[in-house]
Amino acid sequence: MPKLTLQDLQRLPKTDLHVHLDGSLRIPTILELAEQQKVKLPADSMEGLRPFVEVGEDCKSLVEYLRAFDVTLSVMQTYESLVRTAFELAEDAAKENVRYMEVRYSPILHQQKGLTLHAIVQAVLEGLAQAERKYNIKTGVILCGMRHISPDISLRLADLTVAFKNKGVVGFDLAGAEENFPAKRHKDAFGRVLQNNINCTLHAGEAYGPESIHQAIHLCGAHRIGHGVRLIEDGDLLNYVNDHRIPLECCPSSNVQTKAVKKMADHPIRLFYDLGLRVTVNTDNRMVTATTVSHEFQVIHEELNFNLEEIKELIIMGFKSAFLPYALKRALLAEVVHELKAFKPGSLESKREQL
Ligand SMILES: O=c1[nH]cnc2c1ncn2[C@H]1C[C@H](O)[C@@H](CO)O1
Ligand SMILES: [Zn+2]
Repeated sequence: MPKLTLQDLQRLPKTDLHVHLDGSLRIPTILELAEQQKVKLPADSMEGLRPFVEVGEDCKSLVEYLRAFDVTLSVMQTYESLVRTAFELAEDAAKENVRYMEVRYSPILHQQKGLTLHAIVQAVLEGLAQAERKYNIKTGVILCGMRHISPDISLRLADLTVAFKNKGVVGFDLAGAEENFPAKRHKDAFGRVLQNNINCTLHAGEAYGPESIHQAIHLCGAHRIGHGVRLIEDGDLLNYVNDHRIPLECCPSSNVQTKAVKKMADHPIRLFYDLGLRVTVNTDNRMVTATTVSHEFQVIHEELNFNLEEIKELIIMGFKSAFLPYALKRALLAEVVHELKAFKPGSLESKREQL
């Protein structure tokens, strides 16, 4: 089986179902926004700022990983900055042929300069809509409650999700430090979202054990699980997740950085896939993790031996797991399956030479 190149993986149509807006900026944009807004950054050059916003392999935990967001959030407090960063994220994704992306963030973290929660959602939807008009990409938004912030705030964010249902917001999530901040505290917010027939996903089993995944599914009604790495520790729950086709949003490189796994070779995505679970491949944070969807596929191709046929299947599972209405999902899936069938590896240059 010949090795797939990064260009091959970039050409494949893909999804990104787990990507944080506030972890996926371009470094030059942070510098420009800081200058415009007179915000003080820890450094004022690309190379100076990089270690503060890209965590690298030396990162020791999720809590350390999350420090990068103090920097990004400092320049994401205006309407214009949210439009711009949302547009640029979708542009970057479209350029590697991501055809469907669900962008997540927590509006409560963008109120330092007094923006209303509605304006914060509107701004991101505006940026994404601009990109949809320019590129071949569809997007949706997932709003995040934060584990360490009060359940009352999660409830307000759940109400915000309901207010924007069918207007671009497609789901609700719970993010942030996992250890010591159980999901069950936020179950009323998930109840609110579920009662309104809205999809939800929770970060779980990333920095805490399978009990956290159990709570996410059975107390909060998760339709998908963010990461879910530690599902490997509970075979019974794993069977349940498999039987109910609950998708896992795997983010391999991020998991190595937060030490959810020790090294890539240990990542359970290979085992999950072999056992038939519905697994999807995602970036988590394009800037903080310094990755792209194509790069994540390259890593699992090279280090976990996923071949082209398996990668195609992972891609299809990504589209199947989208929080899209069924009719739209079927149409998108049909288009993608057709492209995947016709796909042949090999660079465009070598193809042109053959002609
Ligand atoms: O991988 C993650 N796990 C838990 N929380 C995360 C992760 N990546 C980003 N976040 C947090 C930091 C952001 O400020 C917040 C909303 O996007 O979500
Ligand atoms: Zn995440």
